[in-house]
Amino acid sequence: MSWWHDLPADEAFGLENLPYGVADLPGGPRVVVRVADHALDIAGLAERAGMESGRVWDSPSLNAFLDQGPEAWAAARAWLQETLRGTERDDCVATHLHPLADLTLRLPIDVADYVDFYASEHHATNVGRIFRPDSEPLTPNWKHLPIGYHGRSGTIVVSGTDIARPSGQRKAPADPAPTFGPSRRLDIECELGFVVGGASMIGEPVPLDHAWDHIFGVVLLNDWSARDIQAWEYVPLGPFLGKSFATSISAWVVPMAALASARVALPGQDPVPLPYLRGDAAYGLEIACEVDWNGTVVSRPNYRDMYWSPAQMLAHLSVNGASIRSGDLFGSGTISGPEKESRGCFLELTWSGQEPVTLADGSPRTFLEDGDRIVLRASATGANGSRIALGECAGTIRP
Ligand SMILES: O=C(O)/C=C/C(=O)CC(=O)CC(=O)O
Ligand SMILES: [Ca+2]
Ligand SMILES: [Mg+2]
Repeated sequence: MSWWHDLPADEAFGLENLPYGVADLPGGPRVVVRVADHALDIAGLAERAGMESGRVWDSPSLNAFLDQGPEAWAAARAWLQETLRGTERDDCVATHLHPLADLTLRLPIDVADYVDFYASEHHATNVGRIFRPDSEPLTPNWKHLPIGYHGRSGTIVVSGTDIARPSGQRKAPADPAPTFGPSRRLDIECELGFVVGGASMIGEPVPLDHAWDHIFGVVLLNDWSARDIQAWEYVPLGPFLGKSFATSISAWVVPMAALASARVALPGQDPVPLPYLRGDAAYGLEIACEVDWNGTVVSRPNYRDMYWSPAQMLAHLSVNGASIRSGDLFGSGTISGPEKESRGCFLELTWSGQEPVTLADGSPRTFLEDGDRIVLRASATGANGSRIALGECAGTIRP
């Protein structure tokens, strides 16, 4: 029997997961599907199976596949699971499987528009206390709408890409004037990123109950943030150069279909939001995340603690008639839970640098130092009790 029929029960990239990515294969970059520690060249397999629609995978990004919409995504997943579970095509499958160790993975999507939300009440409360100690931590709008800002899609990079420490204007409240130089308060934000497929017409909002038809899958996302640059520049228009220098995402996009068993009710919304943000589609996801700093896990946030649902974020982002298109990416906002050990950024975890964390080698940390490596990981429970991992999201800081 071929090895993929007999994967260990705890294999987190087994046949219930099947995330999509893009790899450099002989003949050029193409869409692949991860099966344990291998990548399946699905364009090659589809061609051999005589599948006309499989041509979308002979492409250096997932965008053409994303364009096809939810019925095609479901059909592709069913075909892949059937092909991998059956035995009649094993020889053919085997010739299209490549060990991941031999491959370079690319950014899986050609990122169209990028939006980042602020959907964790715990994170927003903590950051409000730190950045705005003289005001209410949550702004008056916070529980009425998922707050977001438009980010820079051109600087989204694939996991494994080094991150150059950004320079910019820095000014602490006590400084008489800003100075220019490398950020001294470089931080991370552990988030999920949702990959959008299909398009809407400008002027036509995506209603909440159709939002999931446009959310193809999920990646881990690290919204690297230079807190000193951010704190000085962000009033009144929001984050700009403190965040636009780089955002990392996983090389693998886990389809929402793999996470059907991870759906949970939101923690609760009070006040009840306006009607366009209300409905059964407003659910959350139980996804356990971890933040690894040079080999030490310093935080374990869980996505189930988020206040706003991904469907509400998509409905809100288009309610003014702004159109969406395949390849759009929206970040959830930093995932933080109620406990200190579940804070998703170092600004909160070290309380603005006042409470250092100690890594396994004994070294204290507040913000990132050159050479530091961050790896975000996450997993959930999938169908039949399987484990579903998201692709890791790693990055190392260079000067
Ligand atoms: O409250 C602020 O002024 C700033 C907030 C952030 O930096 C967070 C942001 O990027 C959104 C998020 O990740 O939750
Ligand atoms: Ca963010
Ligand atoms: Mg960023």
